[in-house]
Amino acid sequence: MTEAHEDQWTAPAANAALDATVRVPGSKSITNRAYVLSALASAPIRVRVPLDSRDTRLMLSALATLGARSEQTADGFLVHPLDAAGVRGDEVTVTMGNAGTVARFTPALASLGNIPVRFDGDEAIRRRPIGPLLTALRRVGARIDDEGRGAPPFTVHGDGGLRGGKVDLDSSASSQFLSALLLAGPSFDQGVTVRLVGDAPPSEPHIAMTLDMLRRFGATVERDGSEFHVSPSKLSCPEYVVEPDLSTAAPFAAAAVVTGGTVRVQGWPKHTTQPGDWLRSLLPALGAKVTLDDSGLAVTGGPAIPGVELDLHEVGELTPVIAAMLCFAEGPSLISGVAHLRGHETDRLTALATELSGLGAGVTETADGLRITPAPLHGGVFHTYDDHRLVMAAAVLGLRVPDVRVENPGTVGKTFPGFTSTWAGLVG
Ligand SMILES: O=C(O)C1=C[C@@H](OP(=O)(O)O)[C@@H](O)[C@H](O)C1
Ligand SMILES: C=C(OP(=O)(O)O)C(=O)O
Repeated sequence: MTEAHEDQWTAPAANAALDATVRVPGSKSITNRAYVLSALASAPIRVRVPLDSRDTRLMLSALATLGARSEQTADGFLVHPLDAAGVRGDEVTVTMGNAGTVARFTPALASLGNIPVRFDGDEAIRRRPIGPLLTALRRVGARIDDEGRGAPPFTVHGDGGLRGGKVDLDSSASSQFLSALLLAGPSFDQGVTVRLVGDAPPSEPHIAMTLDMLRRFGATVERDGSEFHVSPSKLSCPEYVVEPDLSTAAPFAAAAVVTGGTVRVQGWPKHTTQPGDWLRSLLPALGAKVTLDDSGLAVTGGPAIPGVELDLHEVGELTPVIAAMLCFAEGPSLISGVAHLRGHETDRLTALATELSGLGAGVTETADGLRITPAPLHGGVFHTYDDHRLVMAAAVLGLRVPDVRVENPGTVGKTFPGFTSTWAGLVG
């Protein structure tokens, strides 16, 4: 798992249509949910072929801080149930890095313990939205001290359990607020009933993933439109096998599209809740042919990429790679529905408009997306703002644009340590 350790990585150019097969690491979203649900189970649970990356290590270490230790196994981790008695000291600290899943999913678990837990992380996580989740957690009984910031750093004062019950939640800034309440719901005395208020949350597939995984861990979950109920229960699951990360697969599929070649992604599940599965319908709109069979997903790029209008509200994390592909389209494109990307690892709309324009494309921000007018591209430095998906987007551009120099490529380790060497292997 080597990574480009230099400050800059020149993304390799493809001299011909690609013909390659890749295997991508496990899903970040599934891995971190599996770890959280295992910590709430009544017996240790084996999580197999999980992602091993910055975000998943942060999750395991957050759970260990809260009293759920884990042991490495041949193909993953054995996660032990939370044991608050094992946590000692006047106060402990959970380091969230810039992992949305750690920041949103673990504070509720801290309420189940008995000592104050301070949450903090990278500078960027202090800017990402979390206020509505902290408010909802307080309404179901949590004691959280954020000195009025509605943002990290904050301290959760555990009382050995959480009442739970009914709560209204505005999850329009991030679906992870809703997922957080639902994932922890089985451990609340009364379970949890969440009624969504305000605009609809983004990332519906991630909400479906939360419901699906809760059920696989034996929880009773009901949904009636925008109202969700999770009953109190101890969780169990014989073992959990993590799917490959289909959002990480996006740049590899995009490589087929922009070079007019073929890329096969091994292990693509036939049925999944992952947002990356939307690529099976999105890529044909970009002129590609897509086939799914027992060996995985094969993507073959067409002779040209048409300009398109895409609402990516439900699959926002695909935006950077899709925006990169659209810089090679025959005509202008409009991406909409992704205002919430301004609260991701960085303001992704500003970052993409700045960096894609910096290489010559005509890219402007709208209130909720990007307008992309293709133009001849040239090499230059592509800044990545500590955002793994910007490294992936830059790699796609570099296939057809010589001398794209990607700044801080190691930041891709948030979800795919080793990305640059796998990518170099793909291009050959
Ligand atoms: O629950 C999850 O695992 C995620 C939900 C989404 O967050 P938002 O709803 O904040 O976009 C997604 O973008 C993120 O990468 C992972
Ligand atoms: C938004 C993302 O990450 P996080 O889990 O930190 O929210 C992402 O991976 O695109």
